[in-house]
Amino acid sequence: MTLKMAASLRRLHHIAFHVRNGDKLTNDLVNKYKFNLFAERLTSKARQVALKNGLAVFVVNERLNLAFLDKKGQVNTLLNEQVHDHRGFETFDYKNIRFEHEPEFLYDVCQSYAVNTACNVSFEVNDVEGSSKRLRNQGCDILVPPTKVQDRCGYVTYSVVKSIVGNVSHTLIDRTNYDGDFLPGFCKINNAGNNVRSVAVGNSCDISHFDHITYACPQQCTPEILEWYERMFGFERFLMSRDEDVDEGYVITGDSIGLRLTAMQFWKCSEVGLKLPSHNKKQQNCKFVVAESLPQQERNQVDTFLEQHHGPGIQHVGLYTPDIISTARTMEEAGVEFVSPPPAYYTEVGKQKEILEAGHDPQLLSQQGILLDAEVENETPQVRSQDQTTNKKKHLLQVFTKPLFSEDTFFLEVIERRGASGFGEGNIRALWRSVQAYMECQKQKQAADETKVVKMQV
Ligand SMILES: O=C(O)C(=O)Cc1ccc(O)cc1
Ligand SMILES: [Fe+2]
Repeated sequence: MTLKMAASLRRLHHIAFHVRNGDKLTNDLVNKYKFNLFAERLTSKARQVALKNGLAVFVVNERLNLAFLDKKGQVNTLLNEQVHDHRGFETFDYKNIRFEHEPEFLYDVCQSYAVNTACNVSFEVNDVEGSSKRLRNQGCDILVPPTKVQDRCGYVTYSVVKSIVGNVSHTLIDRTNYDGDFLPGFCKINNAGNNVRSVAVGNSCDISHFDHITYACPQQCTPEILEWYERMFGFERFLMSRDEDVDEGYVITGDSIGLRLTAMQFWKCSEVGLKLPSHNKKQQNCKFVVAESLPQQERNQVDTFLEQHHGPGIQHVGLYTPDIISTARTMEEAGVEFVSPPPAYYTEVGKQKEILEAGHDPQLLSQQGILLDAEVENETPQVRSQDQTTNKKKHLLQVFTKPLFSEDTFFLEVIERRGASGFGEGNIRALWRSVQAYMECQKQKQAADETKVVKMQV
C-alpha cells in the first residue's frame, strides 16, 4: 500500500537549461533579465552556472570540451588546479547510496539534446531514497539513482527521474544537511560586476518566484500527463477559469486560435493524506500548465514548438513580479524584446475601461506590450476564501518575451497578479495573436532572405 504512494514535494528548487552556448544565455539572464549569477561548477566536460532573482533560480548547463591530449599523449585539461580543488567531493558507499565521482552534470542528466532547451525542474523533497523507490514502483524511469554529494558545507542527496513530458526530467534534492549557498560541487561567485537586485527607485526588476511552467504537448496527450503527475507527485488539478470544463480543460477557439489548456499544482508538504487547510491555500506554489493545439489548425505556436524543439517540453516559464510596469520597463531598457499585442487591443472600448478601472494607463501598458485581464470576484473556486473583505475586481497582468534561442521555442513571461489566481481568456487570446504575428513576421523575413540568396546566385 505505502509503496504505491506519490512522492511528496516540498518546493520547487530550480529550473535548468541545457544549451550550446552557455555564455550567451547566462549573459542575457544577468544583463537583460537582471538575474544574479551566484554559483558555478566548472569541470573539463561541463559548465553549470546558477542564477537567481528572488526565489526564482535557473541553472544553465553547457557541455564543454576542454580536455585535450598533451605532447606526451596524456589527457589534459585547459582548467587550472584551483577549479578542481573547489569541486571537493569524494567517492564511497554509505547506506546503499551511491557516491558519484565526477559526473558530467551534477543534479541533472547528461542530455545530448539537439536544440537549446529548458528541460529539468528540480524539487526539494524530504526523503530522496523513499521518494525514488516509490516512483520506481509506480513505473517511473529513474535516470540517476540516489546519489550523495558533499563539500565542506555538508551534503545533499539527489536523484533524477524522467517525466512523461518529452525531454523533461525532475531532480529530487534533499538539502536539509547542507549549509552552503547553492549545492555541493558549485562554488560561490563573487557578486562584483553582477546584478544587484534593485536598480534605482521605480526601476526595480524584482522577480519573487516562478509562477507557472507551461508545457507544449501533442494533441490529446493532456489526460495522460495529468494522470502521471497526479500519480507520481500527488499534483492536483487547478481550474484556470470559471469557464473551464473539468474534463475538457480550458478550451479556447475561434479567430485562428485553437488551444486546450489544463493546469495542475502541487502543495507544499503535499504528504499523501495531509491536505492543507483551505486558509493555507494562499501559499500556492508554482503551477504547471499543459498546452495542446486543437485539430484543424493552421500553423500555430504549440505545433511550431513541437517541431522546432523536436518534441514536447517546457514552452515558457512565468516569472512573478510584484510590479510588472517597473520590471518590464527595466528589462526592456536592458534589451529584452517583448512580443507586441495587436494595436487594437488597447483602444478597444471595453479594454480601455478595464485598464483605467484597474488604475493603469492604457498608453503605458501599450508601450510595453503588457496585457491586462479582469477577473470577476470569486471567479475561480480556488480564490473563494481569499480577500472576502474587499470587493475590488481582481487583475492579472502579463507580458511575453520573444523566444530566447534561435529556434522558435522557449520564451519567458513576466506576470503580476492582483488577486487573480487563474488565467484570463482575453490575455491568452492576445498572447496567441501576438506570437502568431511574430511567427508570421519571422516567416516573411526568412522568405525575403531566401529570395535574396536566390538573386545573388543568379
Ligand atoms: O496565459 C498563459 O500565461 C499561459 O501560460 C497559457 C498559454 C499557454 C500556451 C500558449 O501558447 C499560450 C498561452
Ligand atoms: Fe504563461
